[in-house]
Formats: sequence, C-alpha cells, structure tokens
Amino acid sequence: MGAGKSTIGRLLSEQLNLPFVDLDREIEDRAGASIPWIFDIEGEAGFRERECAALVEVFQRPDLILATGGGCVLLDENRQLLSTQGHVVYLKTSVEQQLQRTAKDKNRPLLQTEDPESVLRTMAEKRNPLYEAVADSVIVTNGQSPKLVVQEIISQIQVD
Ligand SMILES: Nc1ncnc2c1ncn2[C@@H]1O[C@H](COP(=O)(O)OP(=O)(O)O)[C@@H](O)[C@H]1O
Ligand SMILES: O=C(O)C1=C[C@@H](OP(=O)(O)O)[C@@H](O)[C@H](O)C1
Ligand SMILES: [Mg+2]
Repeated sequence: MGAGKSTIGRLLSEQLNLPFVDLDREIEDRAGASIPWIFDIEGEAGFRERECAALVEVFQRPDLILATGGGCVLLDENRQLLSTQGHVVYLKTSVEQQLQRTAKDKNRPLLQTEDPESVLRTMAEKRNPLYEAVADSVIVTNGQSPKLVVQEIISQIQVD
C-alpha cells in the first residue's frame, strides 16, 4: 500500500499505449460497492475472494497494464497467475514512505488503526518475500518521482 501501483500503472499504460486496469476499481465495479464497504460487511476473507475472481477474469483479457492491490500476492492461485502469465514489477518501498503516502487516505481499511506503522511492518515481513518471488523486475520507489519510476520500468522491461 502506497508503493504507487495505481499511480504508476496508469502513467505506464499511457506511455505504452495499453489499457489500464486497477484491480481494486474492478472489484468495486463488480461488487457495486466500495472497498471499505466490502471489508466492513464481508471482512478481509470476502474481499480476497472477490480479488481472486477479478484477477482471473482480468487475465482473460488481451494485453494490459494491471495495478493489483498490495495483498493480491497472498493467495497461491494469484501468485501462480501473476508469475506465469504476467511481467510483474515489484515497486519496493520503505514503510516510512508507505506511511507518508497513505496518511490522509481513509480508503485502505487495513490501515485504519491506531498504529498503521506496525501493521505495515508486519505486512512487509510476510509479503516482501512473496513480492520478491513473483517479481520479474524490482524498482525501489523511495524518493523517486512517479515519472522517474515509470522511466525505470520501461528501461528494465526493454533490457529483460
Ligand atoms: N513515487 C512516488 N513519489 C511520491 N508520491 C507517490 C509516488 N507514487 C505514488 N505516490 C502517491 O502516493 C499515494 C498512494 O499511491 P497509490 O498509487 O495509490 O499507491 P498503491 O496503489 O500502491 O497503494 C498517492 O497519493 C500518490 O500520488
Ligand atoms: O494491501 C492490502 O491488503 C490492500 C491494498 C489495497 O490496495 P493498494 O495496495 O492499491 O492500496 C486494497 O486492495 C485493499 O485495501 C487491501
Ligand atoms: Mg492502488
């Protein structure tokens, strides 16, 4: 969360002239409800089911740039799809930067706690190895403008 997936995904899609899909927006459209509402009514488990179903459907479409949510790597099935059928870019970001970038946004239910920093640290411990495992490219975003991150992705994809 706050790594810049949604922001950079959109900019990258414009640069590469490919359709852009934000998986969270896809989940909201399919559900006819917001992410906070889904978490509230169905819990994280309900959200993860919806996330998996949306991911499977998106992968049936032709080439596109996809921004997932940060927890999309938690399910084996999702990791399998991402690593076998996608070129995955891991936007590696420190907890300090995540905190700065998410501070004012109330739309991430998992961070609406008294201590978002410890939530993010616990998540990083569990998730960072999963991001490393599915990634084809790794880009550190700390202190880098979105424009620079996009340029870095394009140059890495061309090298690969
Ligand atoms: N490289 C960056 N440098 C500074 N701010 C950024 C960067 N990437 C994203 N942001 C800002 O951080 C916030 C969260 O970005 P977002 O794209 O929603 O992240 P994610 O989808 O990974 O949770 C937004 O306000 C966005 O403008
Ligand atoms: O990391 C997570 O578990 C989540 C990240 C969010 O997306 P972003 O990573 O785009 O904030 C969104 O999918 C949901 O709030 C859960
Ligand atoms: Mg996002």
